[in-house]
Amino acid sequence: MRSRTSYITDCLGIAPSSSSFSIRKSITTMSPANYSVPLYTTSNGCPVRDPNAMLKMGKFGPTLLQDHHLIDLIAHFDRERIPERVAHAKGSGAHGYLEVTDDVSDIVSADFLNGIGKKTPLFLRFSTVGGEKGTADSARDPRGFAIKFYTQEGVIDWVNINSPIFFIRNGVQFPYLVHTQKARDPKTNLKDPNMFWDFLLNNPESVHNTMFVFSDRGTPFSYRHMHGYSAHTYKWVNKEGKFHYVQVHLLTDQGIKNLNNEEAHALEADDPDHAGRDLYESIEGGEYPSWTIYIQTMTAEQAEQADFSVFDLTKTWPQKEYPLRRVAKLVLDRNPENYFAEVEQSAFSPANTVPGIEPSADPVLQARLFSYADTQRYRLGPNFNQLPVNRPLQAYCPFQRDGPGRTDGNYGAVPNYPSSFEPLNYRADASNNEAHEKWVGEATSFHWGATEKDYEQPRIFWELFKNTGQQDAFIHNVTENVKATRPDVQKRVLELFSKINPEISELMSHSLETKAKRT
Ligand code: HEM
Repeated sequence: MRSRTSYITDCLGIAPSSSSFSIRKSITTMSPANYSVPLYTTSNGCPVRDPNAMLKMGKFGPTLLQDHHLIDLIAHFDRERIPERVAHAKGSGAHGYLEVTDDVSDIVSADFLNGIGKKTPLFLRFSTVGGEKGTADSARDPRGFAIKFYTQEGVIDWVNINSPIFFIRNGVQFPYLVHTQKARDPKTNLKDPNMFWDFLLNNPESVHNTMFVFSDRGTPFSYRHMHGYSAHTYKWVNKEGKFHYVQVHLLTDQGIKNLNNEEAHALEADDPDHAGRDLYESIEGGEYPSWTIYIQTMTAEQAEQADFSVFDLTKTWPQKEYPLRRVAKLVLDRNPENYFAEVEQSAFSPANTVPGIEPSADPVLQARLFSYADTQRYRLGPNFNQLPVNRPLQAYCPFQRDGPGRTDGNYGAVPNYPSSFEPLNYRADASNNEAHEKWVGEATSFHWGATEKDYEQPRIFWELFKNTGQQDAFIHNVTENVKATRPDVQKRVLELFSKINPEISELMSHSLETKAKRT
């Protein structure tokens, strides 16, 4: 049997005769107290004498290939980076819980939302959308608000955003949106305000969300001081199998607080990680941020009567007609121990759901159902659901086997197909809900283009800006951005806003002229 000393020598690739004395000495001189400190090893567990040493031919000669510590260390370092998220690359996260405050059993059967006082652990990741992983938290941009609930019935993710609406209502357009709003010009690799506005102008239904992003709500002071919204319509089904269309609102208990355009720009330079720092420090200091969760609901009959489509992501549901109903409280009370393991490896998907909560036919949501796990198989590998942050409290899917990065027992000897041999290896949930799942139609290529109707809610939004004194900030924020575009793009921006209200384009035109004179 090898002695401990010779094993170490083997690992270091050092001939026993040359160095056994000093190795033996370093082991024998370790005081008992030192043994409580972890012994540094290679990744296969072999003790390493000096993490700063390299194995050489003489002190200043070439390095030997048998220096396993060096190769083990550098080869792993070479693979430290994983692809950043294709959108929402910059983010911060925290753990917490959801506590049910109100009875909504008439709307939803999902176990985690039933029973006043019931608590469910969760992980939440906030993000900006357009920036790369190292960009500033205070950019004018939507904010992601993704929540993973670890329920008794599996993991459900609410992959929300800080606006009740979104830019597009045709799922196919998401790559175009991201290419123009986030990505860079294919030749210059520079951000291009012309393509940014060109996309929005070609798809005028985006103007409602554009107005949101160019209000001061487009630059929240911190992640703690903003609301979250499902934006999409979901279907919530109760125990009787009856469903309601539902929109979720998470209203901040800290109050809304925004940055103005100039404050946001200053923070981009002075403290690009401002929102992540604010979240981390408030939780570390025992100041736990919370949100109150509400829903808006609609029956199928009400949806048929509504003068907008519930599947149109560019529209809000008027709260006068569809009032908010309180459901639960969400609290963040624990920072991650390790950013990469918990935040970077977290993988949210609107397709992750539990019985009682279903997607609607919203075409953007339908495209999202495919996209998230698809990108995560690429970003994290096919076994990403076994990573601790993504792992459900319990799951049993022995027909998914093997694959790179398998970290569990791979279901041992359990059959890898639905076997009929005793003992049976699975039982299936027999419940079935066909409510509103019967569709009759013809396969149709359909572009849900903009009409006059798409300017109605933006018109109401403008009146709200005026009534709350936000119109100057809005005009300033838009023209600060638009002034960098080509004259023909500026003209098209003014034409678009004049369709909402001529007063907007007059104010913008004046603001652009004033800014041009100053430069
Ligand atoms: C067809 C439309 C959309 C597609 C194809 C899409 C696709 C994606 C993809 C591929 C990611 C990166 C996921 C990852 O790497 O783990 C992502 C992130 C995200 N998306 Fe979407 N998205 C769409 C629309 C939306 C909408 C409408 C919302 C909000 C209502 C939204 C909210 C988010 C959030 C919050 C994240 C960040 C998740 C995290 O923190 O890891 N997305 N999206």
